[in-house]
Amino acid sequence: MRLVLASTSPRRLDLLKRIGAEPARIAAPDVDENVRAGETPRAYVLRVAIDKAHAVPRAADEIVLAGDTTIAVGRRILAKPEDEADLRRMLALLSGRRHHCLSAVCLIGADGKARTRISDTVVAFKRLNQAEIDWYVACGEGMGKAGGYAIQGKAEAFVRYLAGSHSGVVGLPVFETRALLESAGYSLG
Ligand SMILES: Cc1cn([C@H]2C[C@H](O)[C@@H](COP(=O)(O)OP(=O)(O)OP(=O)(O)O)O2)c(=O)[nH]c1=O
Repeated sequence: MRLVLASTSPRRLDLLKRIGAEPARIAAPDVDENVRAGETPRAYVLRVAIDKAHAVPRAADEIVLAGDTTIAVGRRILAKPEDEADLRRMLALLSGRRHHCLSAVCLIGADGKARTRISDTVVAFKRLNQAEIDWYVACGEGMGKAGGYAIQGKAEAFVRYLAGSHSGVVGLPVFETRALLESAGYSLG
């Protein structure tokens, strides 16, 4: 059984390798990541993960894994910042508050069926002053990341506490991913 990783994220590949899974190939999923009217954060992240897994062609002996990570502040979804002003807006919103990091995984098994798991992690940021926001924006780590921060880098020093899955926040919740791979009959090395 060959594993296909439907992701361009180097962090997803690293996390997958860490649990002993070795993708036979990697494919870039091209999907509509715009939030739809009325879509809850949970429904959104699951829908995008499922779409990513389906967006990649699959041979009969292949299984396909995809993931999607998003930040939710209440019902508001924070995607990747579009520019510096957007990044500043997100950091101001996260400052001194708790938010949820939702990380969905989808696996299409050899039977062609899509199965999903989701991890929901509560993250609390310290209150950020202007100098801290300026410093974080200048370091460049927030661009290209959901919610405008990367917990695996400097931003971890802003995190007062975290309840849930650290790997989920980075992009691939390894507990849920392992469960999906095992139930599809994929043996981890
Ligand atoms: C919150 C947070 C997000 N992120 C990253 C994980 C994801 O790569 C990214 C969210 O974007 P995603 O759309 O989930 O993934 P992606 O576009 O990077 O990759 P692909 O669709 O090809 O699989 O933000 C971190 O690296 N650290 C963090 O702390």
